[in-house]
Amino acid sequence: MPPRLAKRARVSGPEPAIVAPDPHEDKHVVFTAWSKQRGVEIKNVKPAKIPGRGLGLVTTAKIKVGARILFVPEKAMFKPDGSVPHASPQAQLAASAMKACTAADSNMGIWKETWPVDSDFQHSLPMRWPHELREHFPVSVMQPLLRQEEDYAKDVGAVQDFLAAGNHTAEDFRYYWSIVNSRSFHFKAKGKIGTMVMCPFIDYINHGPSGTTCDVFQRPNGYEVIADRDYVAGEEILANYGAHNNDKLLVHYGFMIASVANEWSDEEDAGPNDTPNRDDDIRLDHIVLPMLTPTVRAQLQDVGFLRGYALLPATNELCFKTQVAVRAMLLTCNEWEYFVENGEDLAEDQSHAVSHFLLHPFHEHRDYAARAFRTVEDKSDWEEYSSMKNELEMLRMRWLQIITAIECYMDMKPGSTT
Ligand SMILES: C[S@@+](CC[C@H](N)C(=O)[O-])C[C@H]1O[C@@H](n2cnc3c(N)ncnc32)[C@H](O)[C@@H]1O
Repeated sequence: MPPRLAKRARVSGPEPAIVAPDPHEDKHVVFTAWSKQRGVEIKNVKPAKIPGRGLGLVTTAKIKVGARILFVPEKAMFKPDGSVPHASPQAQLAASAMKACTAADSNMGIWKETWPVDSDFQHSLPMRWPHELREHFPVSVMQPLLRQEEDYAKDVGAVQDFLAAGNHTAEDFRYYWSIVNSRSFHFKAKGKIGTMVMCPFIDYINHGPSGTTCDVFQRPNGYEVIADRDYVAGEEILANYGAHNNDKLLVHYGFMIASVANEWSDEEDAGPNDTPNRDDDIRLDHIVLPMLTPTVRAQLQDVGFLRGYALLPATNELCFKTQVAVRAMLLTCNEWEYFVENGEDLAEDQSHAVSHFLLHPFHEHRDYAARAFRTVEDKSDWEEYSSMKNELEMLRMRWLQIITAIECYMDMKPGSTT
């Protein structure tokens, strides 16, 4: 759901009259009616509680592959209102949503009622977790987290005057910023500049790994969700938020999916999301970079292969960049250039030499991860950490995924002594 600069304000089209919700009616039923009134087409799905995922959308009848399940026309979308034109697209949308949700003459509150509350973010998003837990974070989680915090600091700085003028606190803004972070879409109408928007009802859909989800299309006049396969009544429909690894899913969205490697080793530890994340990877920069000489670093920098190294649990292989980087340490220039250009070795296959080069640091990292895993697991039993159960479980799960991926890789390699 990548952001783009919004030109100006408002939900397009006439606003439906403000609905006075019946206090006894379920908020999701009220919101469903409100969405339809704004022009959202909803066919054979309804919101429901999904264990471990908050709310999601489930089918209420059989659905055939290729059938349209949802359509959100442009006029139903919520767009930035132009209040903070110089802020980032995310800050613009967050500030506008905050303004609309707190305005007396708006019916956005009906939508807001269906969103998570601030305390949900407090326990799910690492940026909200107690700082004392950070010493137990894998580097691969810390890095996107620091980047996210930089973005947030810039955004909150950019809306200072707007917050003061509307008597809003930075905490209010942070809530809407988190909502937008996990529930917004990019939309570009024909001939218009693209913008970051919120789409009612589609934002109930949970994420599924590539290959397990409905097809979501941005059309010139709206967003459409199409069934990727036949469904029977009562199944959850999912969408793919992007080919994200579990570090990114955790930092950005506050959840993780089983890693493929975990499935191989211990199904009980697969976690609540049972379809493995084939997009997961285990970041290796902190292992590989220190092994490269300055000359090799410069050489890799020139061809755009410095950084971004990873182990891929889905195939139990090193990514191409890692293979290139390690070969730069092992081969002559000619041999290395041949591999970079052709994706195979000039003469003898060097895969074993590459694995051998990494075995010692992989052992060390596996041991480090095992210690971190045990520390996190121990803390789960301590009284003083009783309010951080979810946080510790997420960390425990990620460390386990890292350990398992490395062990699976090393088990396959000759000369490994695990
Ligand atoms: C677009 S919202 C989806 C609706 C959301 N579940 C709710 O209760 O409102 C995205 C958020 O849903 C949750 N989520 C989405 N996919 C998930 C999954 N596969 N497992 C666990 N949580 C998920 C995360 O909290 C994420 O930030």
